[in-house]
Amino acid sequence: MWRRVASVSHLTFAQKSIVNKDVCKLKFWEAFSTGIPRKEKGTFQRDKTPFITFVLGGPGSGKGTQCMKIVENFGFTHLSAGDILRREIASNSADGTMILDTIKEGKIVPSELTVKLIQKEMESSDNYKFLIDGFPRSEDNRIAFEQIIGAEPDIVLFFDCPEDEMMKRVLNRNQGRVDDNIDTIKKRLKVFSALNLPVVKYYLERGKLYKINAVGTVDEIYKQVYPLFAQFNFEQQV
Ligand SMILES: Nc1ncnc2c1ncn2[C@@H]1O[C@H](COP(=O)(O)OP(=O)(O)O)[C@@H](O)[C@H]1O
Ligand SMILES: O=c1ccn([C@@H]2O[C@H](COP(=O)(O)OP(=O)(O)O)[C@@H](O)[C@H]2O)c(=O)[nH]1
Ligand SMILES: [Mg+2]
Repeated sequence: MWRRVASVSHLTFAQKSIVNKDVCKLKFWEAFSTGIPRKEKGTFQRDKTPFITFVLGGPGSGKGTQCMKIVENFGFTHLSAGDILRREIASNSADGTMILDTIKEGKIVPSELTVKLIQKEMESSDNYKFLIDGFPRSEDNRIAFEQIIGAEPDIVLFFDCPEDEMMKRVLNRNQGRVDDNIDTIKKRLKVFSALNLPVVKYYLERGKLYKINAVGTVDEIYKQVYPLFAQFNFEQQV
């Protein structure tokens, strides 16, 4: 398994917060083997090392909306962990009822299950650029991803949004979701503070976190996001 280590970690958080094209001239394709043995299954045996972006933020902070724009401009494959879990419910799989109950309660689905579903999506994709949206939601999720996938994210986006704004957006989302109601959103916000913020802190301390002010119009927010990806000169960039 190839693990990317030539990450942005040599940049300070302040540099990353105001990143511009001159700041980062990264040799991003300098990856090397960590000595983790190649597995027959569950690894990426493609000629390109995967570029993994975790997209974090509370419920309604705009993760999915911004991911769609990143996909359009930079050719990423968007893997929304929530969408993957909802598809699992819809497929009537053995875990469907448990996942549905967990989502209704605003809790977090067992890590191994979520990671295996994400893994399946990554392995069936021909792309090497992944936006993993809404995951990891806890330290347990994060560790499970590292252990099962054997990789770490290259960068982590964090959409920082006040709770009242997130609540307003979720209650107006209108996608028929079982968890977009006042009771569940209150629980989700508590889970977010207790379990997801420690993950944000973890990546901040490792110099991988890009904090985005998630208040404003979609385009205003994307103006902060675009340069973070533009610096890497991806082939499909438009
Ligand atoms: N910047 C924004 N301002 C106002 N509403 C927004 C903004 N970004 C997204 N929305 C809306 O808020 C709701 C939640 O956005 P979404 O992208 O689904 O967030 P998340 O994936 O973080 O839960 C959606 O209805 C979306 O259209
Ligand atoms: O890795 C994940 C992602 C999502 N969820 C569950 O799915 C719900 C909806 O997640 P999604 O990312 O779709 O919500 P969003 O933040 O976009 O509103 C969460 O509240 C959790 O109950 C989970 O358990 N693990
Ligand atoms: Mg979402």
